[in-house]
Amino acid sequence: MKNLPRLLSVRDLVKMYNLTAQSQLSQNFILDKNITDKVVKSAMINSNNLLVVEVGPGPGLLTRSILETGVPNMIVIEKDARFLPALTQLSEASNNVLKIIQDDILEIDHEKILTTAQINKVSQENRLHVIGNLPFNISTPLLVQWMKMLSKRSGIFQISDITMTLMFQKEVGDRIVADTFSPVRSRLSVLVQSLCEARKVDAALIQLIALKEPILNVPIDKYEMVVRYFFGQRRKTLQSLLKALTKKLTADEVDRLIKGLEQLDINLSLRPEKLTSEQFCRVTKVFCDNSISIPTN
Ligand SMILES: C[S@@+](CC[C@H](N)C(=O)[O-])C[C@H]1O[C@@H](n2cnc3c(N)ncnc32)[C@H](O)[C@@H]1O
Repeated sequence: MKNLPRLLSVRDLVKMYNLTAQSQLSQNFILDKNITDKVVKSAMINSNNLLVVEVGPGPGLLTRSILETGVPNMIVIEKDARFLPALTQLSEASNNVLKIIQDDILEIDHEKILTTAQINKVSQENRLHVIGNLPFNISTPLLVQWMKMLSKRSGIFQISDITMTLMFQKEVGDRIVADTFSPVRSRLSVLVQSLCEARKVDAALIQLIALKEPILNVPIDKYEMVVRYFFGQRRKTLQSLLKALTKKLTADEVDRLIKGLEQLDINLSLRPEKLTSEQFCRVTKVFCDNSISIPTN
């Protein structure tokens, strides 16, 4: 554990800079160091060759707990400029281990993250830990965006060894880890579990470890299209959803689709939530192999 030079407490910084939480940025601060230390401990961050990227550091208490583990290279990405003075103090105290980017995590050019982290060329030794108490209004689109980037190994996700420790609202966390026995299995469960091992650390804290050999073996955009369609009416069986879909396709497409799906050995009387990510990949492959798209309306 590395002690940072004496700094004002985050509670004092919040008071001093009048950092009231703003609901439009889903701000909700953790002001208890025992909690942030516990999050970091369960994240099992250790320092070798590691780049840590924290999303939405706010006043920076989680950031402090991470820096105290002695990580060699850390970037925070924060949209709200009000936090910059507090974060700058932390950066100075960390001897510049901590670099700050003021930007929107949904819009940011990931090259900027790598450049700021002074990683010019990603090597096998690089490891990445993405962490954050995520703003709940963007947590789902952000996770979907990251999964797309991970499947294409683009941006910071080109680093091969990736762990993510993320705080979500409890219901979102439940959906991410839901397996085929869970009533809350969703598009997000299927998508995430095709690329990551997902585990619940506690009610709101989820850890994702990028699979070295992902289950996803079809283009992610097609996969998402198929999964989105089948979860659009999750109470229906695959069979009835397919029947509804065939009305939107040409007779030839229907014929090829049915033939392809018959080869799969998947029980079509099941509801979508009962299918594994691997089975959804096989379904998607039939759509891909036959160049069939799902019309959006
Ligand atoms: C739930 S708060 C967490 C704050 C701090 N990490 C904590 O745990 O106390 C979410 C943080 O994300 C920031 N934020 C919201 N939308 C963002 C975006 N699009 N890009 C980057 N940061 C964002 C907010 O300003 C806020 O600091």
